[in-house]
Amino acid sequence: MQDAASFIRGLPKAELHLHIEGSLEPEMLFELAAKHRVALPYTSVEALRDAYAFSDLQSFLDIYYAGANVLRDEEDFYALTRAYLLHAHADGVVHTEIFFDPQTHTERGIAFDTVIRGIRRALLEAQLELGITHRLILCFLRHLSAESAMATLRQALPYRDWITAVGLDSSERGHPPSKFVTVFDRARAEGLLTVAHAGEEGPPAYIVEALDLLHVSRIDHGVRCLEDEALVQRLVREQMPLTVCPLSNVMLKVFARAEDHNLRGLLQRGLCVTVNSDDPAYFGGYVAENYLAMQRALQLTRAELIQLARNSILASFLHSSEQSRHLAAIEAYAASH
Ligand SMILES: Nc1ncnc2[nH]cnc12
Ligand SMILES: [Zn+2]
Repeated sequence: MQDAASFIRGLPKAELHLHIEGSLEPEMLFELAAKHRVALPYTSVEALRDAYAFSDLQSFLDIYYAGANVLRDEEDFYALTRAYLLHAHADGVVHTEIFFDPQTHTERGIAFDTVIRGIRRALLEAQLELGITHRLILCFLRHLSAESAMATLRQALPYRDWITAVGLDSSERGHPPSKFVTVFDRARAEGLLTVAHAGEEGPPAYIVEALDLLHVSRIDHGVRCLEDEALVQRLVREQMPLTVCPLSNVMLKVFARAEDHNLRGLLQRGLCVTVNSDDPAYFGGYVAENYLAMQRALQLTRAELIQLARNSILASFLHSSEQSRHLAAIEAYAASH
């Protein structure tokens, strides 16, 4: 195989699990803190990066929400999204489906309109300049109440046409999908698709709830599904996509080392697995680095890398004609490299 890193970067792919707030690099965090005169408990970019040593999901979320506090005006959300899109483009991403967490911002007085306008401006610009297409997914914070999620959905409805799906993220344990049935029902009634983080730290039963109660089109993470054989068979039968985030799983101690990740096991069971970056500024790499980390740790073959890219297109919310075009590009790339 050609050098794995350049093969992976050139492989056309979609990214389906990316929290835009998780792409806030320490350099931009410091810049925005200075712009808005926000005091930081770190003296330098290096000291901040050194704090990115997590013991579990919650220890990460505490730092992630604190970091998002520097995002204040539309220009900040635009700059954040634009920087992510430039990284994604360099990594061979042709289509991206981005999560945003409005409650992280509205809870501290930032208008929903400010957040979504900044993100959308960068997305539209990247479509024109870089040819990257997008979908936007509004995530509810599951540690907050179901009423707060419903209020957020109401705030989003005037922007209905800019949003493709709703999702569920933040602290998983103790906040099962069943807590959000009413708001997800309402979102589906509005024509929105649904996804949910499940089986990252939480048990396989949360994956089952996400399927049965929230009627999701994809499971975000889902790596704990292997603990429930009947669930695996169902996920295979339904070809329910899993948006797996390998570097995130290692950084948050879901797996002790990259070598222990179950990605190959998931693929070998015939699951529709995709590889994504989750929160690249915090976990040490954008999407190509996630592919590369798994290729190195598990000796993924060229055929497996190509399958992951194909899955990313098939699992996307793109129309089938656009999927076919990208799948053909992947086959052409595979044939010529
Ligand atoms: N990996 C993750 N799990 C749950 N919520 C998140 N929010 C940002 N990243 C997350
Ligand atoms: Zn996530």
